[in-house]
Amino acid sequence: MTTLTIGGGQVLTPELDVTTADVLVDTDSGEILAVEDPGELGGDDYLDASGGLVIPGLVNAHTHVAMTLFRGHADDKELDAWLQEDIWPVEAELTAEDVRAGTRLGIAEMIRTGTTAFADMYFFMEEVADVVSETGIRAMLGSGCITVGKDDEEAHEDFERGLEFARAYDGHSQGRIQTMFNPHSLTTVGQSFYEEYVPVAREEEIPIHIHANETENEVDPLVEEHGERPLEYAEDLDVLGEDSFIAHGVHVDEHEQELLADTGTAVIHCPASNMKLASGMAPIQSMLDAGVTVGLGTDGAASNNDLDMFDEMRDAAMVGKLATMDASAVPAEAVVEMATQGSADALGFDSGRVEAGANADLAVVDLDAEHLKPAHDLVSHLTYAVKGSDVCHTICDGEVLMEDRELQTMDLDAVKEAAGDHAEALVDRAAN
Ligand SMILES: CSC[C@H]1O[C@@H](n2cnc3c(O)ncnc32)[C@H](O)[C@@H]1O
Ligand SMILES: [Zn+2]
Repeated sequence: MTTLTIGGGQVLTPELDVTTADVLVDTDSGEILAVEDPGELGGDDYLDASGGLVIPGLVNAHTHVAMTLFRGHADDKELDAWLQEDIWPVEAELTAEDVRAGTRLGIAEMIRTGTTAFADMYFFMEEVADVVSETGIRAMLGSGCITVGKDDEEAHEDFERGLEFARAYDGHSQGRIQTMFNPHSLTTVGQSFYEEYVPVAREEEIPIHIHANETENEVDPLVEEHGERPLEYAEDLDVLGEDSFIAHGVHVDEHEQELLADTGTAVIHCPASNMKLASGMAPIQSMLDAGVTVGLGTDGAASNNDLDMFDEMRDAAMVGKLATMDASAVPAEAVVEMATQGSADALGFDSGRVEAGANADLAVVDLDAEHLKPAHDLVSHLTYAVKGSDVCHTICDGEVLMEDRELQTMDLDAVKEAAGDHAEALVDRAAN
């Protein structure tokens, strides 16, 4: 067994207390072995966390990571126009190499801002899995399935591809990759496809993740067509359950919130995307009160426009108050919980807490910057004041992925250059 001590710093406990302690990690199994008083732990290697706060690595529970290629390509439009006029036309030109380049860029950004795990729904997922494998991050991956605009044969191929990917890659990269089944949404996938494929996913115990209740434009026609609320329809299709999580959940009524809580379905809150696309303000405090598991996600970089979970945490707290006109709603503690344990629970990862037995997925926040002084309350700082650039070390599965702000598994300059080249060529192809 090889061990690493992350020492000399303060540690955020699962109860959200801050204590002075060292963290011992088994770099072979990727587990946290102990959290003890300073100087008590041995360890083959040492990572200096002095002046820093060791926190659970953040879990970005909903994104489309290769959409970094479209950052700034299409802004200031609502969801339907944005997807149909700008995003889907360029996505139609995507190649496997584009997705590889965009994924590398997104993962570099995530590691540099303290994210150690993410859930990704996209195209060319074998490429995404390869990049996850080479960079050392943890991920829940699924190949997105859409039927709208496709003939029956193409739509079936999409679903078969989605299930094949989930079967082939689950447990890949020493267990860092887990897989899911990703019908895109309740309106972009026909009912017969849910009826045909959800039982297969359930039978094979493949988790289900979809976009749901994101905009009124999506909810209203669905209610008209099916005579019930979207999540009632989802419940009829067996889409809800312990092994399911939905992205957005902006327009959910009281009964739908009860359904989420009763079925154990998690919601992934994406506040920046919801604000930018003017989708609405999710009733997060109400869902927390109802007992719903809530995680946090950035959505893709084209609707955000970054993958920095600290930014997302601040947005979650701010919009939570605005939505309720109650400054005590969605407090700092709830937000830290959302970005760590909440997201990890939604994805089924044993991460999100600095505790013996959990995955050694950690980030160290350097507390030296002027915007972090004074330090009355570090949980408040994590939500309201820390920036992604304050992260100095990132560790996933016991492996140091960033040390002293230097990526250890990626050549950042090469990644940025390749992504720029791919993005430019892709947008040109789509325009011609
Ligand atoms: C089938 S792969 C995923 C698909 O989802 C698109 N997408 C990106 N952001 C959103 C969003 O906020 N709501 C719905 N769909 C979104 C992405 O561009 C891919 O086409
Ligand atoms: Zn999304």
